[in-house]
Amino acid sequence: MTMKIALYGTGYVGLVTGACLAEVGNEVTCIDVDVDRIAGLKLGRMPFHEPGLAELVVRNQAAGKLDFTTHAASALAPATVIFIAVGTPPAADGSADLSQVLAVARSIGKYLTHRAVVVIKSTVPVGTADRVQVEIARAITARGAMVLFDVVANPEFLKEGEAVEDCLRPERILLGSQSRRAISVLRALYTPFNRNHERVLEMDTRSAELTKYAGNAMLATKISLMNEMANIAERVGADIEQVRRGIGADPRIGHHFIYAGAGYGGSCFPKDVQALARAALAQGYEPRILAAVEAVNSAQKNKLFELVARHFHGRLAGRTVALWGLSFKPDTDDMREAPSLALMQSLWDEGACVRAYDPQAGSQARECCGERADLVICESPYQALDGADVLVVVTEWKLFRSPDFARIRLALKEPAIFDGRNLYEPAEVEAAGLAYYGIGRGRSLLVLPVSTAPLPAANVYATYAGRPASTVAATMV
Ligand SMILES: NC(=O)c1ccc[n+]([C@@H]2O[C@H](COP(=O)([O-])OP(=O)(O)OC[C@H]3O[C@@H](n4cnc5c(N)ncnc54)[C@H](O)[C@@H]3O)[C@@H](O)[C@H]2O)c1
Ligand SMILES: O=c1ccn([C@@H]2O[C@H](COP(=O)(O)OP(=O)(O)O[C@H]3O[C@H](CO)[C@@H](O)[C@H](O)[C@H]3O)[C@@H](O)[C@H]2O)c(=O)[nH]1
Repeated sequence: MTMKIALYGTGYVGLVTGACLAEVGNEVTCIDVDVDRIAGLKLGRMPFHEPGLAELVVRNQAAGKLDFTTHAASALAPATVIFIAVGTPPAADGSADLSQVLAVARSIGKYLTHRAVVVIKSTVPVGTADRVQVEIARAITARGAMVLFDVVANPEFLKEGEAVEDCLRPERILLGSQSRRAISVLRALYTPFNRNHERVLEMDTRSAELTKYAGNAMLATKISLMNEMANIAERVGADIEQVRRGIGADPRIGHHFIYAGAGYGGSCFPKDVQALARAALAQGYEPRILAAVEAVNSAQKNKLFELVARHFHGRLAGRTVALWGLSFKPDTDDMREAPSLALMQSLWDEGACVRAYDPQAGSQARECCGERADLVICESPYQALDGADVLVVVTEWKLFRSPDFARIRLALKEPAIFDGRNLYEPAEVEAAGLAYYGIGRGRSLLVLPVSTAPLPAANVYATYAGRPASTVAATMV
């Protein structure tokens, strides 16, 4: 069944959702307050890099099923379903800033003339659907009108870089509402995405809102736990990559989201873990696991810098570091909370220069960091090595997976690779004449601290391969 849809926000979630809803036959008008973005979209210009999105947008625009506007009133006039997909960035105290969502609620209340279902796709704290309901009703009343509407919490789970695929073939579709009518409208809308097996999960509004945060908190916890294991691994002489394969084989754990690395970034995990923690604190509950997940991640974002600084005995002034990968993950140009930003800032603070290459995020990185003499954005991975002392791989773009190690060795002044995503086999890198540093790969920590304090009885840390701890340090150096 074709529906007329208005959708607020043309970011990663809004634009992808709008294009996918148009692709399955609906008539969608996307609204944004960003005049340049809307003008660009009307000309088929994408505001960010997302594989497969441009084709979808251009095709559906040409077919008259997808349109873009800055005028909410005209977009709302025919719409029976209205999506809210605007940003919920972190406020200064870490809680979710709901100003964009509430501004949209007021806009809906101002212009809605007929019954509609309002769908919240943005990630919002528990209780926001109720606030949106009140805000819309207040704005309708303020103009002396009476219009019926329902609000549904329908959180989004797409991943950047795979957003189109995730949206067209979702693993689950969460519908949180007390309104049977609204649920049946959305079930009809989502029918084309609900093939093969039932993907719709109905629940109460608050549970739907919390499910989104709980999912991201669980995934962030897996990553921080693995980063913690990596930090232990390098101290006890174990390889986190072997440990990862070992624990992933347990189906109760699984192979997904257990890659140690340079810390998680992006526009979701960092802000959502913090916002959930703030929401818990506001209710008088101290979220101890969330605090630890966050603390481990902050420290992990400093990990690559620590390895580079140790390699140069803390003397980084005048050094040039080549960086491969700037975006927070591959297949996106999104720089929000990217681990590369923390690394570059620490290098600059110590007087080092950066030559960086990223397949997509070069101009975004320039926008984030501004014009500065100690940042050169290069046109190719090997150009970034020109005049560099060492190479740091921060983001695991496919392009970086099997490089020409001999060429890297010849190009670098002090041949060493810092592999922030454990892409390479240490032995292969070393065989090519380069020093190798990974994350949690047993040998990265050059000095193994040996405690002289008495160990508790039956302490498992006391031995390494059956030998007393005091002999281990010498073996590991
Ligand atoms: N990015 C992701 O991978 C992802 C995935 C799932 C959920 N989410 C959540 O979805 C929401 C949107 O995220 P995003 O990454 O798409 O955001 P974004 O920052 O990329 O885009 C937000 C868009 O909303 C527009 N906007 C702001 N105020 C507006 C208003 N009053 N009216 C119309 N448009 C307005 C902005 O101009 C911008 O284009 C957030 O709550 C986020 O947490 C994001
Ligand atoms: O094993 C892993 C997996 C991921 N990461 C890092 O975690 C971050 C987030 O990665 P990913 O989850 O793939 O990207 P996002 O696009 O931020 O997607 C997350 O955040 C979205 C917004 O809420 C949700 O919709 C998605 O389901 C959720 O995966 C990145 O920095 C990754 O490098 C790791 O370090 N190790």
